[in-house]
Amino acid sequence: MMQSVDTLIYAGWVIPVEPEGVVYEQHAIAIDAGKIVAILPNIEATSRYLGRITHRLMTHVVIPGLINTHTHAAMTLLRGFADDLALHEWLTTRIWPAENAFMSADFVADGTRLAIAEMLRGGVTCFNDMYFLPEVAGGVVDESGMRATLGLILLDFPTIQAQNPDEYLQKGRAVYQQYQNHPLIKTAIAPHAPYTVSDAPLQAGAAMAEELNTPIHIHVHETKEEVEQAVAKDKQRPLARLANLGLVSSRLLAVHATQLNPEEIQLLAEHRATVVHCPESNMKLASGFCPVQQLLNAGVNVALGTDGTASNNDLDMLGEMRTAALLAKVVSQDARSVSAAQALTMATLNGAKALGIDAETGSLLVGKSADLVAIDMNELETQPIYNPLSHLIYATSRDKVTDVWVAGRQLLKSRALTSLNIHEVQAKTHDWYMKIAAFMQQAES
Ligand SMILES: CSC[C@H]1O[C@@H](n2cnc3c(O)ncnc32)[C@H](O)[C@@H]1O
Ligand SMILES: [Zn+2]
Repeated sequence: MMQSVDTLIYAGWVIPVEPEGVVYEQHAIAIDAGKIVAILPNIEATSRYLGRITHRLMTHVVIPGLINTHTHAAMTLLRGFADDLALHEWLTTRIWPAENAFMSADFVADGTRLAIAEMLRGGVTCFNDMYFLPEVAGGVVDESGMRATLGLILLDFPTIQAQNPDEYLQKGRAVYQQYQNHPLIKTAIAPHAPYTVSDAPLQAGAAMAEELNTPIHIHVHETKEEVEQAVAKDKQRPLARLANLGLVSSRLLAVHATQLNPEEIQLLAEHRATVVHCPESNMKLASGFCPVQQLLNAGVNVALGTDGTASNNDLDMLGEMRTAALLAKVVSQDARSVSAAQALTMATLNGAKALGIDAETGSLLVGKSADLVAIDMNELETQPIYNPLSHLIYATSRDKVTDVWVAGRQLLKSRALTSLNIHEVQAKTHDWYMKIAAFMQQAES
């Protein structure tokens, strides 16, 4: 008997990510009420399912939605604002002064909308954000239909968000409560870094993460200087300090981690923590290299992030996977390091595990949410096709992403966004460019 479903997608290839490395040729995905109800050969799907909407993507590969596990979405308005500087100088002389000058609800809303438009067009269905005014970002995420985890930021010093650590946590709790029952939006406790948050608020943040059952999202061991300065000040490395304060656990998303000794890799593995690898940001700020293959060998969950566009300068997770795979081979001097399949797992399932949403997304399994991306392989640049997984990481690019679904809702249709008005996004971005460029000129004169 034919079963009627909301959507039936016939594809050239389906890469489910679980099991890792598997490619199903000529398969279909049946979707109902936002969930995957079947993945089966195309020929069987025609006799078993009737889609209210049917897509025939016979030259496409369909993969799980990509998860950008570390970004600062609204910073997209600062893309190309401060290039070719190392982290400390970049942050203290350029980025923080600009943020001080321009931070507002409109900046966060307009910047986050631009980021979401870019991410959806690049096959990203979920992002883990760390930025000011998460309640504003949450409104834009909701309007877009995308999936996200909002960072409830924590700092020692006053910003637009709060005057002191207690107020950051109090405001964070209110945002947690606001999104507690949202199907696609989650929250995480997000202390900025060990060098901007002191012991007591770090401990209070860890306690709040435990109470609310959220991840802890923090930049850590981003540069050699960060570690050296911490040792001079605290007589211990930042990761050891975080461990002593109760932050190293399965909740931890340690972003960057370019400076890790063997004991620290063991510590992260034993506590089932996640490292979020941001290779392009680390390269551009000359921060260092995360020892990804060593972490994977030790059993650490390694996810992938772009970081913000002020240090990357894009939100391209297909590009980030390619960089991660290539860089790992150079760093370990072993061509087997970070295979195409491992890079894809890092950009999907490992991100979902880190954010505690792997029961819903991160791979294509019956019962999971239909967060899907279709990429056209019918171009000259991806011919011939011996292995579509190889092309996905090493040959294609994000402009070949044609269609994207989140929880069964189509948010990108033949490269057109369905929930955001791209012309409005462009116009608002141009207004910000005029204001910020004037500020740049003033600073330079
Ligand atoms: C508290 S909101 C986030 C804060 O982080 C800044 N930021 C962006 N990229 C990085 C990075 O690579 N390391 C450290 N801090 C970063 C951003 O500008 C915001 O101020
Ligand atoms: Zn960052």
